[in-house]
Amino acid sequence: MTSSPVSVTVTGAAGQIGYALLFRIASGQLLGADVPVRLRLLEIPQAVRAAEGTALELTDCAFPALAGVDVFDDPIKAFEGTSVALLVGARPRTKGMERGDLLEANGGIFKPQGAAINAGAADDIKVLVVGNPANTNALIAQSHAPDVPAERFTAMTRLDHNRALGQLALKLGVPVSSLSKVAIWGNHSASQYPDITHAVVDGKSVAEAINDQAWVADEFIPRVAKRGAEIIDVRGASSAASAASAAVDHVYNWVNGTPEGDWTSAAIPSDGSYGVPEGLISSFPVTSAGGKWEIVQGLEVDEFSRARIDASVAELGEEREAVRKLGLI
Ligand SMILES: NC(=O)c1ccc[n+]([C@@H]2O[C@H](COP(=O)([O-])OP(=O)(O)OC[C@H]3O[C@@H](n4cnc5c(N)ncnc54)[C@H](O)[C@@H]3O)[C@@H](O)[C@H]2O)c1
Ligand SMILES: O=C(O)C[C@H](O)C(=O)O
Repeated sequence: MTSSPVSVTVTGAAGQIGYALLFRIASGQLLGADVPVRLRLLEIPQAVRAAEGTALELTDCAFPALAGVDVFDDPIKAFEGTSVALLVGARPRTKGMERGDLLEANGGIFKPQGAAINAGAADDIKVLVVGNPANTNALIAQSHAPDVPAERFTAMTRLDHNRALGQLALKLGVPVSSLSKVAIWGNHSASQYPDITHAVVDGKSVAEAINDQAWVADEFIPRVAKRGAEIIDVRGASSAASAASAAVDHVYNWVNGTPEGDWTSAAIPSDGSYGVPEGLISSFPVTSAGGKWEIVQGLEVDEFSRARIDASVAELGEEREAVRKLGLI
């Protein structure tokens, strides 16, 4: 081990993503095998005992990288001194709930968590919001953490990115490792735009290798964009291990950088690039170096892509308006 332990807070620790995520973190996959991690688990009071059970199991794994586990039901304590915050716990949509109800219920979670991050997190805090609606929950948390640089608040579209890679690998009969430069734009919702315009397979254009725009428009894009619903339908529960895996990928690349010659996708605060209104937490093709995400610049956006990016970004704008009206930002 090379350094003193890094504190990582995981909310919703007793949930199904939490159960898949915590063991990946504790085994050293989030930050690097030689970086010791101190886990801080946040749950609601009714689920604290279950989180404590998971903490017992984490101890039983004897992970060399795990420096300790603490369980909290108070966000102020859970985020104290933390350098990485994975905001997984959220209020799921239940029968009869409208989108506004969901946003309001999540405001009750992400407002105090943003404030707690502002109050006590470490100066190098990096936040990834997984809980849905992830982009707008990230916006709510960010707006209650005025002392934290805005770009430290991100939302997860890495699962969508990985889903796109998986589908392309199946279609082309190639390993995922031969693919690069896939992009997800917009919201982590069915309106997202999985974009293969610039994607490359073994040095050649993916679009040319597929040579079937109807498949791209009518099968690939909706399959990736609606994969969450497909998993719920087939598995009987929403994606968990794949979501945890994507969260690990997101933070690993944020901290350790993206590979030379490739990019990934993450929802980060827009600086106005590609016509996405400044401040919206929208997915872009991104690289990371020195612990900072950068939006990949200079990509040509054709008419097909423009319409899809605009539609998803418009949805993000509507969500921002809705939480503004609710007084959540
Ligand atoms: N961005 C993505 O790609 C992506 C992918 C999959 C799932 N999700 C979302 O992630 C979220 C979690 O999914 P899950 O399957 O683990 O759900 P889950 O219901 O199994 O677990 C959620 C946990 O969060 C806890 N929780 C609720 N409010 C909390 C609070 N205020 N503080 C701390 N913990 C709290 C609950 O007690 C529960 O244990 C959902 O919103 C889901 O839609 C996002
Ligand atoms: O789609 C969902 O509701 C769950 C999650 O966001 C997913 O993409 O799997």
